Amino acid sequence: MKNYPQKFEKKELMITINRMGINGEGLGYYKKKIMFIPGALPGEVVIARIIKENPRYIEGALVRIKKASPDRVKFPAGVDPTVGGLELAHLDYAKQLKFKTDIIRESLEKFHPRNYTKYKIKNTIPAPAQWHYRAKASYQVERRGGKLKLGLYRPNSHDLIDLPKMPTQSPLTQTIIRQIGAIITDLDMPVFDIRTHPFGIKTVVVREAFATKEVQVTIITVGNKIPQLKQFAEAIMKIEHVKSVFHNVTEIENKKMWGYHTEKLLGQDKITEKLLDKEFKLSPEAFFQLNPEQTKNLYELALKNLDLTPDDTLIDAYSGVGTIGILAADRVKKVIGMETIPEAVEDAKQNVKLNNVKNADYLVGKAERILPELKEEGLNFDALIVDPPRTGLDRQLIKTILDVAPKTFVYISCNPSTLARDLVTLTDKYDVRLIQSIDMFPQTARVEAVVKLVLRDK
Ligand SMILES: C[S@@+](CC[C@H](N)C(=O)[O-])C[C@H]1O[C@@H](n2cnc3c(N)ncnc32)[C@H](O)[C@@H]1O
Repeated sequence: MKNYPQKFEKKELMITINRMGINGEGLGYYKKKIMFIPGALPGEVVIARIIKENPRYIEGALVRIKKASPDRVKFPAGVDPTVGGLELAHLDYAKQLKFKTDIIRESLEKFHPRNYTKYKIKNTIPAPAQWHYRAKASYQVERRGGKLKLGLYRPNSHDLIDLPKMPTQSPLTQTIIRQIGAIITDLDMPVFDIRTHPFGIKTVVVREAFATKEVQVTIITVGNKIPQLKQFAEAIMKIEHVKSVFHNVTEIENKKMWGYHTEKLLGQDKITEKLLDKEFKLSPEAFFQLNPEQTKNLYELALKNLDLTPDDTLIDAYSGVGTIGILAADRVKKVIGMETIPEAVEDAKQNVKLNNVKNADYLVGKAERILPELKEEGLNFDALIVDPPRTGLDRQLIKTILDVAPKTFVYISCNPSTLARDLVTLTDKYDVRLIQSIDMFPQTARVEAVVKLVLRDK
């Protein structure tokens, strides 16, 4: 296993792996202390080294496998196995799906919301494509000793892994990223380096609309005085399928990927994606699901479980570019969406018009602030869909949901831990009728689930 980093303690330990952790690592014990070993599978006996010993657990690295699991499959060739985003690529796909259902069960066991042992937890729905499904690549850029790298940092490190191949990435985004890399080299564009180059290109984001093959490129730079930016953008625009080039400016201190200001350098304002029978315009910073093929199934599943009726007012909290609300609009009287990113709300409003929807409004702001205000103004809603980030639902939002008590409610979760935590309070008034996980990210440990909640009869 020469690809694993070599800088750890020399001592090699033989560890038996008992189960898998929430991030897809193998879990075993060394001197009665739990040891996390990425890349190892339950039932395996592996040789591992200690990277770091914490008071309650040990972080390990796999050196080699002594006894392999029958569920082990060949890791994609030519890719560093320690890269983020391929945590389960060595595990048979059917077992990946099982892992994702198990993680939901384990989270419920940890938080034990009301009646959790009786929940109907359905098997994970497989993704239509196990590889090349990601429509967006956000790669960091680094130049050391004249060599340019475009890729992802090794988890918990500053070690950038060059990714000429990334088997979950769509071929078009991957090709375009490499072409942009060649242009960076040809034009000798400045690349940010905290020690030697305090301004320059830090990240390249390439987003593809699968249905139209339109591609939007955003160059994120530290500092805004970048020489030859115009020439750079012109060269990128010549790449087939690229429809626009944007420039986002960030600062060294900013820990988030996106900086405070985005401007268009060249091309059209938005690209157009299609889902089911609707079209969606996307601006660079707006969230859109990374796996468009499976997104159709996710939304259909969510809407099926909402049991909407024509007189309903539906709240689409965490609405992004308005996808779910727009898809639901012709089944209800009114849709109100809310979202924190102003550009995404602008997209949502444009998408309402584009799809000839007459009964949907989108508001900028935090759901936990807007929903109580709407309630104060006398709005009652019958149906609710929430699709929060990994942090789950805010306490104030949960309080408002329980006060208004919409009869039907679907929670789309991308984090089983915060889902299980939120269900503890939500089940004060709701019964959990179904938890259906759906695989949005094959080869990763990420779990997505649709939860159907129904107001309990008193
Ligand atoms: C998982 S995405 C879902 C977006 C959309 N439902 C979709 O499927 O495309 C979560 C969205 O919530 C937004 N968001 C984050 N915190 C929020 C908050 N407190 N209130 C409202 N929206 C928020 C994010 O900007 C992001 O667009």
